[in-house]
Amino acid sequence: MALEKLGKALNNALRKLARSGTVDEALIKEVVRDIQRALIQADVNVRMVLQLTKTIEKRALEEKPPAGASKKEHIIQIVYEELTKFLGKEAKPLEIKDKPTVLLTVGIQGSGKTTSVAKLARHLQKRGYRVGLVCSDTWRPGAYYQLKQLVEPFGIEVFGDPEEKDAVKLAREGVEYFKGKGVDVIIVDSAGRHKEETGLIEEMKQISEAIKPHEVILVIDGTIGQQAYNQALAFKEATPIGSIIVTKLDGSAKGGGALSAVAATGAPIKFIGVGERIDDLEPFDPKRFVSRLLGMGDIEGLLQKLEELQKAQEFKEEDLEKFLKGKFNLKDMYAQLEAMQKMGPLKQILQMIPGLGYSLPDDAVKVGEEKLKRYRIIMDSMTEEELEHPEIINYSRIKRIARGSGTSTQEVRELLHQYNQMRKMFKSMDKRKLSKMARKFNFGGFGI
Ligand SMILES: Nc1nc2c(ncn2[C@@H]2O[C@H](COP(=O)(O)OP(=O)(O)OP(=O)(O)O)[C@@H](O)[C@H]2O)c(=O)[nH]1
Repeated sequence: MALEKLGKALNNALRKLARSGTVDEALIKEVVRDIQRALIQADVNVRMVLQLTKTIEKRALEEKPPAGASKKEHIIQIVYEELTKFLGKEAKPLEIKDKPTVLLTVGIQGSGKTTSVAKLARHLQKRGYRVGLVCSDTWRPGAYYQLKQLVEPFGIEVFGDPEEKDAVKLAREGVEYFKGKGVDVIIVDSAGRHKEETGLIEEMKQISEAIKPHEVILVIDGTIGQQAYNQALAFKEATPIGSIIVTKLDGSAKGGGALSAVAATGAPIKFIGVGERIDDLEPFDPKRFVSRLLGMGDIEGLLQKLEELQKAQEFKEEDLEKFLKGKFNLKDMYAQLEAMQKMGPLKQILQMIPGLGYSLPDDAVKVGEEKLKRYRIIMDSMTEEELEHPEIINYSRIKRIARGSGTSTQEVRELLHQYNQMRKMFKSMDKRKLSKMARKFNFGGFGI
């Protein structure tokens, strides 16, 4: 998850609020101080932090909760709203209107630009667009091969010539080439040789002049923290058609600083990079981002996931019921693990459930394809009764199952251990929260 450390610190501050008996001025001040500390540690500009937290404190002390909401809920809402504003308020999605839409990407060396271009191409391709990539990096011949290698598995074509020395000529030719091919989006990747803003902006201007892009996208390295401000500002002033991708927000201690600094310039952040894999690019939506960051639960995201979840054949409604109630046997566990493999990590889904974020042990829900096959083999040697009531499986049964399935007693125990862990985990979840969520998502019929 992006900005995990900051998220945890903010989540802790809000938990402190949620757990306390009465909400008074001293508590509000303490929570605000915790939020301050968390943001400053994430390299957010101190002046900006003070301004933000002053607003939060003032609103929390002065405003009355709306009808039906508690003081605590209202304060959480204020924190959410102010942080959302802080990060740009509304999502500004990348729009593909004309055919072809031409995008030009620029970025300082090492920012993650080439990787981001490949990710963006794949993101658009997954949404049904035909994409062509132009590598106009005449500075680093390797860039062309790097890009090709990243997108070739997906059948995305890259235009380039590692021998060519004229970047503007290459960009122009590349765009013409893909126009001829009738693609929907052309992304031109420029050279990343620049060490600072001035050179980068000069090159952007030259290439822009030649290819007239619909949008220029600046790729900024999120690990530079609040230093991103100057880069984003210089870029914003140089082009009215600019947007930004902030990369490397996974694991960076300074990512919060970078995001807020870029947002402060008013330049739209359209995507964030959250990992090295090609799918690790997320459209940036401040509301969704902040709610997930706070561990409040990403309602929209959760709804969408639950929809997908129900679509998956393996995941029938009664499965979901058992799953949420923590009442399931080995057969159910197998079905869940299998479905989860198709759906993406369970952890991610559960993190979106309000109030449950961060509390899940990884190994309780993660299982690889190979392991799943072994589980199948082991379970084939169990009786119906054992599958339905795993608690009866004692040591002599474990030995028999291992022998029958050609596995080891250790593997059988491992399977049972995973089952117990999952059961325990679901059982320990706050049933009140789960039932609240169930009502929210119309799963009231599930009786939780
Ligand atoms: N963890 C993480 N790593 C990233 C992310 N985006 C890029 N990287 C890594 O950052 C390094 C530099 O990325 P490149 O795409 O080569 O970036 P670049 O140096 O800007 O490319 P050019 O300037 O075009 O040569 C690579 O090791 C990438 O895998 C991200 O979102 N998360």
